[in-house]
Amino acid sequence: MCGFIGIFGPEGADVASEIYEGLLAIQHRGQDAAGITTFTDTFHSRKGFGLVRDVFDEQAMLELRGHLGVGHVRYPTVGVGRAEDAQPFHVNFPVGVAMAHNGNVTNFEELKDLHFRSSGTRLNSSCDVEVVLFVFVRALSERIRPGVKVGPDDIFAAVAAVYEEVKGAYSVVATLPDVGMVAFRDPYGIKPICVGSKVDEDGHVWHAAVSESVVLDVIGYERQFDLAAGEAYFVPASGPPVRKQIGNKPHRPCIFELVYFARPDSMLDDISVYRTRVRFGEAMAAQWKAEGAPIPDSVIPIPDSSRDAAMSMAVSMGVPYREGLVKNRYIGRTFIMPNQDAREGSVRRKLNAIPLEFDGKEVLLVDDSIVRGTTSRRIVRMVREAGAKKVYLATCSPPLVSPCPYGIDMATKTDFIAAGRSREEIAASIEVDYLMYLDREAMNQSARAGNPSVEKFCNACFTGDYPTGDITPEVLESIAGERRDSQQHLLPFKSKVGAGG
Ligand SMILES: O=P(O)(O)OC[C@H]1O[C@H](OP(=O)(O)OP(=O)(O)O)[C@H](O)[C@@H]1O
Ligand SMILES: NC(=O)CC[C@H](N)C(=O)O
Ligand SMILES: [Mg+2]
Repeated sequence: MCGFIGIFGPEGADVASEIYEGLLAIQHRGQDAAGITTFTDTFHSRKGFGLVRDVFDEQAMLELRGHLGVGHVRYPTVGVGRAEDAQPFHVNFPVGVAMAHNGNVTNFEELKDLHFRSSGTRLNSSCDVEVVLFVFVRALSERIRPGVKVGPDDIFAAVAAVYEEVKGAYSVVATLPDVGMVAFRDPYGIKPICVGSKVDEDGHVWHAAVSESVVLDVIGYERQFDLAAGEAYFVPASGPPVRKQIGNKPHRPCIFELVYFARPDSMLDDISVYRTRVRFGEAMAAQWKAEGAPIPDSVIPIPDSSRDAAMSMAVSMGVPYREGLVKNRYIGRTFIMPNQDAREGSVRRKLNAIPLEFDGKEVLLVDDSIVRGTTSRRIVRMVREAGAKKVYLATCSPPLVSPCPYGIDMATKTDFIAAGRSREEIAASIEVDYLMYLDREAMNQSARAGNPSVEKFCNACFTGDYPTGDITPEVLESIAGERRDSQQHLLPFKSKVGAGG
């Protein structure tokens, strides 16, 4: 679940500072690496390992000149979190293209064989966006005619070639000097992408394509719309933007964006993330009552992502809401860290209990999800040590049991605490006195209430039902094998990432 930003501004403008501000707003989507690529008469690129604030210094920002650019924050789902795998990537032939994406190419190995290993063409990294870029550029090069400007039809043909060849989930933005900017969403619309624009005091229009609408708020653009599944959007160097529906698959946006990934102040497919989480809380309260679960003294969120749901669950139950766990604001998200050692260390440093809120009390902790159980196990122990008499736990999502091949780094079944365990066994494993998972239909209803035109969400991590229809056990095994190899590769970096945000 990386995050990206593409901006196409008027000639003479510089877009890098807006991209930088925007990347800070979506740092929660990727903490491993960051990059910005702009263009004047040549490409200018800065990419590195770490947080946005670590990768770009004043000098780098001065060098990132140009009125079109792409930025990215990375949470690796393929390869490793090293600088050379960081996005964006750019090429200079047949026209310059700088590209970044969010997602995961599920036939990456096959495309590597087809386009690289067998032909002698070389990849620069182990990042899957390179094959998307290759397929796009190869299709574009077939349409280039001397003296004829590249236009929307050429761009849309190149996007169609990507849809034809590249499988998986991917939202993409690319800037092409002298040509424009293109953004496109994967055939099933699993990954989010929205576009916006602003008019400056000189009347010039600036265009942006971003992973989450919060970026548009932060950099002062108006949110226009989310791309549909299989839709491409082209901003030409001059003239109005053009939209084109290319794919015809059903729209299946990722529900885990609403549960965990996105910021609450974002809108995804016209659905407010915040309101959805509030509805999760209401549904959880209703289910808690229906199950006849014990009435706690207080409801306490496990910060950060569960706060909105915990608050509305407490209100709906008529039970006091309390903040009993304090988050160290300098430690980033735990789940998107690249290995288990880093995650364990981070939970320890990240959250601390206020004994006053636990001593002698029956508390209901709320989290958005339990994936590996790293967080809940640790927190439950902590609140017991702080004196809690009984500890209950409710989550905004059902048990996660199936690998996600689409861009969340949970590639093997063994990643999940819930795989092959009953609810009672999971409760015993994380040592809670009562455990409730929000019912899957209630979770989907809470999300759909924000936009009934979204018929269905991708629920693959809860069901193993993969909307793209091509995720065989062999595909899953190939992705899992790649992740195992990459984790081995990461070992020398362990202490560094463990200490990081
Ligand atoms: O069961 P686990 O494998 O621990 O994963 C689930 C936990 O990880 C996430 O928190 P994270 O710390 O990443 O981010 P947050 O601060 O936004 O809640 C999520 O919100 C859960 O708390
Ligand atoms: N989480 C993501 O969207 C990852 C994007 C891409 N697969 C990478 O590893 O860089
Ligand atoms: Mg959390």
